[in-house]
Amino acid sequence: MGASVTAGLQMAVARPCIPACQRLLGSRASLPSFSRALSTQSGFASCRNTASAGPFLSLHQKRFAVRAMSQSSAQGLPIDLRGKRAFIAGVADDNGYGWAIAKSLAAAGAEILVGTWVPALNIFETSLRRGKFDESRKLPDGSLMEITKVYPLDAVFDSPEDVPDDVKANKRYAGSSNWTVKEVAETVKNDFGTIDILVHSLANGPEVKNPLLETSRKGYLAAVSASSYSFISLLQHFLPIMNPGGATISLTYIASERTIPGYGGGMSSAKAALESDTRVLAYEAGRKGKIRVNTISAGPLGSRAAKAIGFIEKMIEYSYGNAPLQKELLADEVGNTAAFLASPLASAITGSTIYVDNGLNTMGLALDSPTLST
Ligand SMILES: NC(=O)c1ccc[n+]([C@@H]2O[C@H](COP(=O)([O-])OP(=O)(O)OC[C@H]3O[C@@H](n4cnc5c(N)ncnc54)[C@H](O)[C@@H]3O)[C@@H](O)[C@H]2O)c1
Repeated sequence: MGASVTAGLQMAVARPCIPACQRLLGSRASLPSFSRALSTQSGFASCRNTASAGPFLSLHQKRFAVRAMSQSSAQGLPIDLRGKRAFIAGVADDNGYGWAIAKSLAAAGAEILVGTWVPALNIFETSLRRGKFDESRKLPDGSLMEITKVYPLDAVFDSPEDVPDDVKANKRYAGSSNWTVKEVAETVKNDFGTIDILVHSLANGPEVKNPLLETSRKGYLAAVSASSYSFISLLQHFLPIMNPGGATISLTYIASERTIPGYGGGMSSAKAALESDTRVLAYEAGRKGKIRVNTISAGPLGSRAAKAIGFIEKMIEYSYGNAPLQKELLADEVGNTAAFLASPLASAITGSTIYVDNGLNTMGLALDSPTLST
């Protein structure tokens, strides 16, 4: 683990000095040499200044050294994504899972690129520029998440030839260019060369409020196109620029395998396809590019997309009442799982559906059912 232990999701107050402390402690260094090591670390002025006074540690340095030692032993396994670059498709505000995943990946040291749905791009970029998200950009170490670049994206179109005239003429698309999946992958390649992490955090089902029995062919296919095929397309186009050892993560929902009345319009089918594709793509991308493919089955969150479905508050309440862990599900818990899955710590996990839902998926009985109280 060595010097890399300072990275990532761990909050290290004395971050710059810890690797040297560890090296020295590992080699049973003398206090004077320990003091010297503290003094030579850049970015920690008080180490430098006080160390020059002599071979003994000042009280401040002793305190600092003890803190560094206890932190290094308390840190355990780090999620270290320094030097990795992530592209997260499906971030248009600071409420959803995509944003939380971006934050966790950033906290672990990854560089963040996002793909934002074209009609939502303007308001997202304006809000970002005006500091509307500054509070929620805060990372555990107090710094703000940096988004290196925001790319316009519409994941239901693979290449410019697929875009119908009415979309081309739509004024919400007029100011943007190169937003089909193929073009976005090409632009990312031109800008940065490669990526290491690909996140798919998007879904859309125009008839989501319709029961499956009342869903049109068009609505069903639109749900699958936006919510499942979009992942295949993203992986297809990004795989050639993904570094071996990279990881992809998508977001799914339990409605794929259990009946959730109200999650209609083919969205349950789209999530079932996404989970099945996760297994097949794990095989194909694993063999072809040493890329891992996993999906997180997340519990209910009051995101913008979920609010559009109409009953998300009830689902959150239901989860609280019936899940094994009776607590609010935080978007950060999904974000942190994504950071783990993207990291080398998960190097043997691929093709999996990972539940991050306070355990709700395991229950076979609704504890708050009126039937049980009679
Ligand atoms: N919120 C929940 O309760 C919940 C539970 C389980 C899984 N999920 C999944 O999490 C993922 C993220 O959703 P969220 O709930 O965080 O909401 P969200 O609103 O933050 O994210 C959905 C994103 O999809 C984008 N999008 C829609 N159509 C697009 C397209 N054609 N091209 C590009 N982007 C497009 C939207 O602009 C939005 O940014 C989705 O896959 C969703 O199904 C959500």
